[in-house]
Amino acid sequence: MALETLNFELFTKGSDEEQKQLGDALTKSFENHGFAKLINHGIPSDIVDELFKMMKKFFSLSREAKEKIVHEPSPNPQRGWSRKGAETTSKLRKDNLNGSTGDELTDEKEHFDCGPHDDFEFPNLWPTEDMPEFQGFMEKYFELCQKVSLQIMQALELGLRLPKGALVSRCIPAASELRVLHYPPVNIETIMDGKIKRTWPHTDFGIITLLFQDSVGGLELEDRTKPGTFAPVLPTKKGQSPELVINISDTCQRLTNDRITAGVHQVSLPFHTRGQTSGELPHRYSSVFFFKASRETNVGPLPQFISEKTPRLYEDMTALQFHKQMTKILY
Ligand SMILES: O=C(O)CCC(=O)C(=O)O
Ligand SMILES: [Fe+2]
Repeated sequence: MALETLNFELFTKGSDEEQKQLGDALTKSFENHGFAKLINHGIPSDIVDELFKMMKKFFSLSREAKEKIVHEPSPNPQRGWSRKGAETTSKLRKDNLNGSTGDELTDEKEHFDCGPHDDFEFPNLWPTEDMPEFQGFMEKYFELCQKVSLQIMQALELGLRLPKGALVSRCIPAASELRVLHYPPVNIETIMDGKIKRTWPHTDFGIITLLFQDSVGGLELEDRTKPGTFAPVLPTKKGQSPELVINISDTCQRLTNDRITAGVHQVSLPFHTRGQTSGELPHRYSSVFFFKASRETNVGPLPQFISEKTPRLYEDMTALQFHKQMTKILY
């Protein structure tokens, strides 16, 4: 299964015809794989470099410094730092569990989450004393991801032949979340034992997720031609501008009544270590932007996707209700 890399400039700078071409290609990639990859996506390479520098510095702060902004597990949107083991993605899919509750099937990762800067309902937590520059950078980067995500929604509206604004209008005001992740070094044997993974197979909750990974590798998506097997999403080749990986998430699946289904993904052993039975995986860093519908928006199927042949598969509910229902499973 080949995931083609698409040139997003065809949409942002192209003619009407080119925009339609890109909209169609993007929609096809999402329909076939639940994933797409973009170059010329509008997030400059120097910003991505700085993002990785920032997250490395943040995660290397002392435990004490990070604990000042620890996220208290709750069904509410996540804010601040989550220690290793706080979240168990294994619980999101029955296939992972094999009869276990999932409590011991842990994720070997720590992460930091923030929401929109003007979110007074679920305010952000920043390491103001210990790393004052983090907040300003992350807030700017958040805005950039939100802008690119809205452009991707416009392209998807074209590809799905939806009226203009059908998706975009559901995402303003923003309720997205930005997460940076650190996977500490781990032995290959530990992963092969089967109780611990960097991230267990899961789908994300929002509409789409924008992802950048470092050069270590390990991200994999489910190969829909062979369900239950995974194919690597390789890191960008050295010297090339970072590719943006996009996955379709649960809310998009609900809105389109399964016309486009969410991409199952995991973080496993990097492709080049396959066949190795011992050794240590190095630190891995990644950044994910969970692009979400605004909280009061109905995330039931859009009328365009309900017909006699394709009856409604999901109940109406608000994006926030759906979010809380999903985060409850994680803790
Ligand atoms: O680190 C990655 O590449 C993926 C992380 C992920 O899937 C998530 O946090 O939802
Ligand atoms: Fe994910």
